[in-house]
Amino acid sequence: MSNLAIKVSNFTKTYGDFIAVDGISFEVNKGEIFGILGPNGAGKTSTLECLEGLRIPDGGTIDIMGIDPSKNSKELKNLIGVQLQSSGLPSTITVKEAMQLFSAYHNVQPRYDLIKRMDLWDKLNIQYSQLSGGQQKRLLIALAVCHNPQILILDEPTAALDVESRVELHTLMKELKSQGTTIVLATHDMAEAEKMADRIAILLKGKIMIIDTPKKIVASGSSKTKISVRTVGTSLVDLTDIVVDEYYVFYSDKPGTKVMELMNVIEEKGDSLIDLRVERPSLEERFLEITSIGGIQ
Ligand SMILES: Nc1ncnc2c1ncn2[C@@H]1O[C@H](COP(=O)(O)OP(=O)(O)OP(=O)(O)O)[C@@H](O)[C@H]1O
Repeated sequence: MSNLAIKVSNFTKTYGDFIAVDGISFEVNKGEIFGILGPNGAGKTSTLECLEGLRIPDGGTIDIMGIDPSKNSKELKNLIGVQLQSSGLPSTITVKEAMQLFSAYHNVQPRYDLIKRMDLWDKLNIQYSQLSGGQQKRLLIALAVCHNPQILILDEPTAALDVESRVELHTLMKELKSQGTTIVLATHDMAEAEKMADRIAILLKGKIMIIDTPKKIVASGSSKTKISVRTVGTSLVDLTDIVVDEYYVFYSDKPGTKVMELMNVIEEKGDSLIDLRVERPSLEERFLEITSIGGIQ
C-alpha cells in the first residue's frame, strides 16, 4: 500500500436486483489524478460514494490509505475531501457560515483565502440558495479542500462552471497535485479528463473497459489521424473525395508518412501549400468507440 492511496478490489454495488457496479478493481497512486469516465448510469457516483463511505459496498474491498471507508468513517473524514452535491447544504446557510461550519468540523481555521480564490468574497453573507449554480459549485469545492485533504474526490466538478472558474479549478487541482494530493475525478468532460488525468478508467454498465494514460487509451483505438491540406492549385484533387472548406482531407494511421507523400505530390505537380493541419484522434472519439460498441476493439 506504500505508494498506493486507494486500492479497490472486486468491488460490487447493487440496488435490489440491479448490479450498478460489477466487481471492479483499480488502484490509485499517491499524488495521481485518476479520472473516471463513463456514460450516464455507468456507476461512477456509486463508486465515488462508496470511496467516501457514504454507501456500503455489496462485495469486494475498498482500502483508502489503510482505512475501510465503510467501517472507519471518523478516520476517513480528515483524510479525504469530498465535493458535496448541491443538496448537501442547507439553503439558508451563508457562504461565511458554510466555511466556518466545515472548518470547525475538520478542526482547522476557516480558509477565507479559498473563498477569495473561488471569486466568492463579495458573496460572503449571501445565502447558499441565492448563489448561482456556478457559485454554489465553487463554494462546494472550497469547502472540500479547506482542510488540505490527502485525497480529494470530485464528481463532475466543472459542470455548470464558466470558462474562468474552470481554469481556476484546474489550476487549483494542479497545485494540490504538486503538493502531493491524490485526486479522483469523475467527469463527462473528455477534454478535462485528457488534460488533467494521469490515468483514466472508462466505466460502462458497472464494468471497467480500460484503464490507462489518456495517450495510451487514444493510441489503442482504431481512429486515424486527420490530415487537412489547403493548396493554391488542385494537385491533391484526385487523391481524396473529402473536401471541407477548401481543405483536402485525409485519414491515416501513419500520419508522418502520409504528410511526406502529400508534400511530394504538391511539389511534383508544381503546386504550393497554403496550410497543413494534423489532428490526432481525441479521447472523445475513443470513448465513443469503446462505449458504443460496449467493449475494446
Ligand atoms: N439509490 C439507488 N437506487 C436504485 N438504483 C440506483 C440508485 N443509485 C443509482 N442507481 C442506479 O445505478 C446505476 C448507476 O448509477 P450512478 O449514479 O452510479 O451512475 P453514474 O455513472 O454516476 O451516472 P451519471 O453520469 O448519470 O451521474 C444507474 O442505473 C442508476 O439508476
